[in-house]
Amino acid sequence: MNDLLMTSANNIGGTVALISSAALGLLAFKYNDRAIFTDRRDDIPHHIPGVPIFGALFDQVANKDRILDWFKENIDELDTMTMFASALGVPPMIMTIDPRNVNHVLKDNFPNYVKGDNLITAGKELFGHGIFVANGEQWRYQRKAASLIFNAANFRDNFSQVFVKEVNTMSEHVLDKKAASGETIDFQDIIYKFTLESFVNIGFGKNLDILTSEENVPFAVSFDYCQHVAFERVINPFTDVRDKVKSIFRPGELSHKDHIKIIDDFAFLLVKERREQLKQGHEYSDLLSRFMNARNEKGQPLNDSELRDTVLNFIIAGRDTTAQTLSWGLYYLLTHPRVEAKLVEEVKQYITDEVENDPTQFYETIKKMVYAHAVFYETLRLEPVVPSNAKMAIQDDVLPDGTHVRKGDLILWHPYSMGRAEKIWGPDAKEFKPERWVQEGKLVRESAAKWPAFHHGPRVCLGQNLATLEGLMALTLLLKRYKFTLAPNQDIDYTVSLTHPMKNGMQVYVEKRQH
Ligand code: HEM
Repeated sequence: MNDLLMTSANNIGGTVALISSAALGLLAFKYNDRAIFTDRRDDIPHHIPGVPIFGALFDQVANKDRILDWFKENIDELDTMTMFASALGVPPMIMTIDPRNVNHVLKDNFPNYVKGDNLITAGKELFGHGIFVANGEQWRYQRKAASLIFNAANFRDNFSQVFVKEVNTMSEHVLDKKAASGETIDFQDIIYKFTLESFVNIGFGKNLDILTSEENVPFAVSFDYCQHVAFERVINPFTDVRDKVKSIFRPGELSHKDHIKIIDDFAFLLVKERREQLKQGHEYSDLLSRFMNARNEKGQPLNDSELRDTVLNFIIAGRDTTAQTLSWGLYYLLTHPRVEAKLVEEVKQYITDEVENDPTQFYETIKKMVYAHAVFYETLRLEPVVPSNAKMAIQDDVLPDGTHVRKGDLILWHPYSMGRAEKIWGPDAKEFKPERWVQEGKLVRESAAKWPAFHHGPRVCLGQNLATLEGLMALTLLLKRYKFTLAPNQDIDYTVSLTHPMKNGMQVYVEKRQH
């Protein structure tokens, strides 16, 4: 009897296996070069080597640490400006570097393209419902509340003072000491501390006092980690499984959950302290207070969790982007002595001791520094600190280059590849040449469709003037005071994240500049 049962069970098992293999075979035959249940898109150039059922997933995961160059190589090999790719676990992707398409998606047909579920899910613990992942009314109230702090008086009388004060702290407590000892310093690390300290001060009215020490800031370590994970989840659906397995084998290491807790504690503490200060009768008009006075999309005051999301979204905006632009900018200056010398000349001409000691005058002076702006923009052309970005189509559409978009497609545009594309910038596209931003002595800013470093259209970066002021105040003051030199034998490269950090930082020697 038992034998009979075993035999029939074996038969059933065998039949199921046979049917499953046949079904899998049929699916593999049907989806022989693309992700399962994805339609063929023969109307769009399509190259990334796709395997049956998984599409480009394996190639994408294999290249995850160099994903920006991988994308550029695919575009170059096809000699196209728009291409299609499908990967299991990711919505169908139309990737484009065509400025006309960028203009259409970000501006002309803005209502049709939203932040997609894949981004919202990948960054859910980090971003919550903050401005970077919000759509519709949830986005609109945040944009309105934040925009209230970006007025001329604040720039002149508040932001400028904070930036000069924090550069002075960085000089006195860190850079002067390094200049005296002759040791190297990780420029990216110290400049991250500078932008974090400045932004937390401007946005949330708190002094962290992190510039006086070379210690790691636990919040910052966890924050970087979680951003890396959020980005990796977008391109690699196995990220969470891998991290769970890792935590079994390395029980002592902080898990993603631990890192999120560190970040949460930091943000909730800021909110709690502010509520207490308000009870004691203190008055504020900074970013946090604007959000505390705002109403969310349901017409209700923001709760602590929404305020936590605000704090974290704005720290990404205010800390990472500007610090990375300054790090890449200094790297290009140190590897292009001609440009550095020209900028130092401009600094000597404009940043007199009087200007340096008067933030309001400094603020007015920066506006006149054409070459410094050109260096800043050129850095963001080659190293855009949001190097790739995507939105999801909510209805079918046709892009200006004729590409057919279907509802649910991800449209991915790629400022990193755009900045390096000869089709956009001409044969010298890959050269660091700030002069391309200057005509007859005047600064000429390219259209945001061609250079979407600060995004474009209704969701253009709210902090672009703040970032430019902060970046140029810091850069010009540092160049006036110090001569930096790259320490030898370093691999200066990017690491993939939502933004564009250097993988191992950048060690530099610091000397006092002789006038
Ligand atoms: C060099 C520095 C910066 C660059 C290159 C930059 C670039 C960008 C980009 C590309 C976006 C669009 C991101 C997206 O897809 O949602 C963005 C959005 C934004 N940026 Fe910046 N950013 C910089 C600095 C700042 C600073 C200092 C702030 C300060 C508050 C800021 C505030 C914002 C905000 C609030 C948004 C969201 C806008 C919206 O969705 O309506 N950014 N930025």
